[in-house]
Amino acid sequence: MISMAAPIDRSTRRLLAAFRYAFAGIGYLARTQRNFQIHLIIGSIAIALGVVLRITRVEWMILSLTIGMVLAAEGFNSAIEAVVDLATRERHPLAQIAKDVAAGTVLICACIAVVIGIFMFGPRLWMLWLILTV
Ligand SMILES: Nc1ncnc2c1ncn2[C@@H]1O[C@H](COP(=O)(O)OP(=O)(O)OP(=O)(O)O)[C@@H](O)[C@H]1O
Repeated sequence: MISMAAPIDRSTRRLLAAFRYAFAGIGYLARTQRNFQIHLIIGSIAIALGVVLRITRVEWMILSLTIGMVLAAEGFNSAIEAVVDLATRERHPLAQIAKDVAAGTVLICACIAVVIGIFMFGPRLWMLWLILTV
């Protein structure tokens, strides 16, 4: 039988392969990186809270950026850890700096995410608490 599907040109194949590699990277993070999994769960809880508490469109944009920022930082952290481990298994001050700085960057992003979460959900949760308990 003759296939009617249009042949995929080289640049499209390369683009599709790039997406495949990128999704493989996300899959690796989700399967193997415990901190990434924790951030995914927290992000999902924040999204569920956003739905339940009916946050505004601007707040959805801020929440998306916040979750994306933390997940991206965690991804870069894992990538840096892998490159450092590839470069050396010996203890080295520069390897330590690379890993500590990468981990510190994730911590900064996570702290900012907590502050944003408190400002976004805190007043609503407090109101809800008052309504349910008073
Ligand atoms: N090659 C090394 N040389 C010097 N210090 C290192 C080296 N590898 C790791 N360390 C130190 O140990 C810490 C933990 O490193 P490790 O590779 O175990 O990452 P981790 O933060 O535990 O991440 P994960 O749990 O995802 O593996 C680093 O932050 C760094 O201070």
